[in-house]
Amino acid sequence: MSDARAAARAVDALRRGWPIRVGDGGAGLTVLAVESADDVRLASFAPHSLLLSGGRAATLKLANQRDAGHGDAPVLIARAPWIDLAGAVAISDPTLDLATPLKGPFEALPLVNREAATAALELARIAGLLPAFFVGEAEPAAIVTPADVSAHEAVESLAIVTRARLPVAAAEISEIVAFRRPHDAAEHVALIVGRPDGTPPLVRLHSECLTGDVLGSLRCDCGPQLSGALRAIGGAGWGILLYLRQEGRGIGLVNKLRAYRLQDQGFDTYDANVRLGFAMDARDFRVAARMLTLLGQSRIRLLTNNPAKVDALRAAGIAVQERVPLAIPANPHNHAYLDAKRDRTGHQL
Ligand SMILES: Nc1nc2c(ncn2[C@@H]2O[C@H](COP(=O)(O)OP(=O)(O)OP(=O)(O)O)[C@@H](O)[C@H]2O)c(=O)[nH]1
Ligand SMILES: [Zn+2]
Repeated sequence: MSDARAAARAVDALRRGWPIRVGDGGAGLTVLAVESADDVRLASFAPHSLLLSGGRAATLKLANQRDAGHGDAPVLIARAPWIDLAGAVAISDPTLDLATPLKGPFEALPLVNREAATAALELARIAGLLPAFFVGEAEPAAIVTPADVSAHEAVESLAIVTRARLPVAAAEISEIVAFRRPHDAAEHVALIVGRPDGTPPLVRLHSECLTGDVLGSLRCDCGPQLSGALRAIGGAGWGILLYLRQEGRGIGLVNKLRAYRLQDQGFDTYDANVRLGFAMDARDFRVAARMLTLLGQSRIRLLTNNPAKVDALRAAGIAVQERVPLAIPANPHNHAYLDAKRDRTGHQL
């Protein structure tokens, strides 16, 4: 039986710098996140190897040491004597590459427990940590299976918790609805604007962006997209804005800021994600589909330029009857970001 709470406990343990065991018996790995380790914990953990993401391994030129045919699979390397905590951090964090350009030599080891390794990297993403681990033998603070990690990400347990009237600047007649999963700290919300009139609602999926939504960052288009979407939905008479707690396209605030540092070194927004060891877009739009279903809306018009959002909602059973573009004028700070969205992931206007 899979247990989402076991995965939640593992996420907490990783954030607190405690070792966890991922997987059963011989197919398991005991890991300590490099980012939350310190010298004392490391000394008692006595790791024999390091687990890295495929994206990071590619940057470290470990590709030639890996099994052929496993493109972005995780990579295990031996812990050579030079790999102390600072050495491991330098191996794990691509934003430090300019400061410590020369690292190695590395020795890639066979990775027999790929499923456990992949689940560990997914837990790091959920925890908002760099996807890099010491691997060793120690009493784990949490034990988790890959199935538990999948259960943590499943959307069936997402439920409406409460709702309230919420007049907003863009629409005085609005209601906010809050959603939770029992095991998950993330609280997603929907703003229902206007009153249902029998037509499919105009819907916007907005992924959290602290820098853009709150601070007015000019690096992205999130702030103007949020206000533009609310205006458009208000103007349409009725619709729904889903505010999804998927900061940084699902990699978390801190990792997004790391991606910004990499973009300042010349990598585009997608390559930055991959170099950190994540997917180009790590969001899960099944959450949005579940929210719409709970709100009784299975037919919608979707405000987006991103064809992947349309595909993901359709795959999750939502009938997207129309894609409505949401164009925001570029500024000198975000034009390269907007170009990357168009050229690399087919964003359309
Ligand atoms: N990892 C990462 N996330 C970013 C970056 N810039 C913005 N984001 C995040 O991207 C998300 C915003 O994406 P959306 O506004 O949904 O945009 P989109 O997927 O491009 O699609 P549409 O706006 O619907 O066309 C937010 O979670 C931001 O925090 C970046 O450079 N790196
Ligand atoms: Zn943003």
